[in-house]
Amino acid sequence: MSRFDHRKYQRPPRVTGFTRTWPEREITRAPIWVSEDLRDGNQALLEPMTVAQKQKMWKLLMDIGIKEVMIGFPSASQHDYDFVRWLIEEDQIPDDVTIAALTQCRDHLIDKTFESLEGVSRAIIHLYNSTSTIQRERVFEMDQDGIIDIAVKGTQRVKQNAAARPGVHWRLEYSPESFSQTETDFAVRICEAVMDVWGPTPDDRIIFNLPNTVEQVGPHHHADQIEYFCQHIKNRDSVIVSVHTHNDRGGALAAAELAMLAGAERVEGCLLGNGERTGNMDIVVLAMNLYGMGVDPELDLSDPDEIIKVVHECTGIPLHPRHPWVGELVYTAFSGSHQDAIRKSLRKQGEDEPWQVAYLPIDPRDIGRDYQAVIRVNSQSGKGGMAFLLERDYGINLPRWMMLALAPHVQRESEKVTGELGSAAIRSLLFQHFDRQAPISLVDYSVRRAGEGQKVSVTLSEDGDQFTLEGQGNGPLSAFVHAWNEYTGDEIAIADYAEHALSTGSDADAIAFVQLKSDTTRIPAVAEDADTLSASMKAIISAINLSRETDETGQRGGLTALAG
Ligand SMILES: CC(=O)SCCNC(=O)CCNC(=O)[C@H](O)C(C)(C)COP(=O)(O)OP(=O)(O)OC[C@H]1O[C@@H](n2cnc3c(N)ncnc32)[C@H](O)[C@@H]1OP(=O)(O)O
Ligand SMILES: CC(C)C(=O)C(=O)O
Repeated sequence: MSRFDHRKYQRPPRVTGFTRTWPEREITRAPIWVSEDLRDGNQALLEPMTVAQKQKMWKLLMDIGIKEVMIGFPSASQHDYDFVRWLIEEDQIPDDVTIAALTQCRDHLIDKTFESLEGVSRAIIHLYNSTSTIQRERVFEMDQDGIIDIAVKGTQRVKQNAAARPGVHWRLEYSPESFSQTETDFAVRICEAVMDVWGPTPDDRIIFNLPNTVEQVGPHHHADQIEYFCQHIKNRDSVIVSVHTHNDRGGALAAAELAMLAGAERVEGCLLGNGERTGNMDIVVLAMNLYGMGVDPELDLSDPDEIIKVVHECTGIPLHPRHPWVGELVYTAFSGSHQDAIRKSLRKQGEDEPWQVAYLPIDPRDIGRDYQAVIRVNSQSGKGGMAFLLERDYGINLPRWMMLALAPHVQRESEKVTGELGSAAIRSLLFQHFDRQAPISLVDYSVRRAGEGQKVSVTLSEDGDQFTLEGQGNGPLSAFVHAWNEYTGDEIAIADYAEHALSTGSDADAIAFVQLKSDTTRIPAVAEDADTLSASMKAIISAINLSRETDETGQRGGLTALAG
């Protein structure tokens, strides 16, 4: 075989002998969440957490509302042992929270696990042994009965230890480790053997945790395994089916979600997906997946930034900026069509109606993010993004023709700076290219009624000379344009026009946009001033000045110089 040869690997067989119902189901409620941060997450770290870090992680888990926490492997690690002692001796476990401790099926480890839990009022002993064919044949060198014997003896030892400590609510979790590489009927058989020893009841159920220890099958295949198990395990009402998915194929979340459809009631995972190799299933993402479908996740994820911070402090692992739901960039749209669609749908989104915003699966404000980060402008952006930023940061509503005129300047600038353009830079481009108060400038004007219309008297200055123009029209702007045409002999007209008051980010109180028409040329222009009429007069002057400039497209409007 060559070095990279797929024939080295085999497709695992599908599970048969059951009725597949999971594809027709929906998730309607949150699972029992189990944090593995202090165990599977911790065992995967280059530098396992110190007791202080574990305490910090514990506080976070309590704050977000996790009710079952795997606190570690106290028979294997002094840190874990000390941590569980701290939890118990310092009375840190709330009444509605249960801690769990992992142990192999070996007497001395089980005994030490119980010793570490002395004084607890309730706890889960999590017992595991490997059951897959590879583990049986190559690691343990045992047949199925030998593997069952390990589990049964381990359960007996747990039962003895529990019996010796009455007054504590001891629960058993058993994991046929490497379940997804185990023949499913054998997984059922070994769990039933454990069940026979432990004797669960519907009021005090045993937890069968079915780990996807190494994810080597697709999520649909895993869901079949879970549904087969749920349909075949005896005394199903005395069993809580739990899943523990890893992310080797990148499918830990999908596997956990489909497993819930297939009957799993309990889900183990880590915050932000830490854990062995590619990580455990990410509790934050699964909970947000439920939230985004309108299902109460029963966790408080309203402050993901705190989760990100604490997880980083405890694991040393930073978050990818595109991490689902909570990464720094996930509510940011760079590309133009996305920005345009977000802007339009946000405008139409009512406060009390279901969320319907294109490209934003949830309202970022729900998790303490805001629209600041939604839209950025770079060379991949279109007019929608820059218009959004001007509106959001300066209250400037660009008319569509001004968006079209400004967009190429923004595009060119963003290519020049090879990065992101902020709203301040976009605003400067708007005024740099479309506002000209020289060489002609407004000195003064007055407006008075004249019958149905208005008369204006406008004093302009050019190169130190002042000129007063008088004219009449339907309104002051058309009167100004008539005055100009009469004075200069030009034939300009206002093709389009918009003005509005400004509330933020500017010294001026009003902004006006004018699209002046001269022959076949249209000249877009802008100006600001203390009121909308002054801003509009100045916008016309901007257009006149701009018409006499040459840009890369040639002469703009070719209007007459006042003095000429
Ligand atoms: C998929 C998972 O994440 S499982 C959890 C894995 N996590 C950890 O292992 C972290 C903590 N573990 C440890 O520190 C150590 O493994 C200890 C302290 C628990 C045990 O250490 P050691 O006694 O040196 O044994 P080691 O872990 O190497 O296990 C190998 C032996 O245990 C046996 N064994 C392994 N797992 C189990 C099990 N679940 N139940 C019973 N026996 C087991 C093996 O057959 C082997 O036996 P052998 O020595 O007779 O061949
Ligand atoms: C101990 C078990 C649950 C485990 O960590 C795994 O199989 O991944």
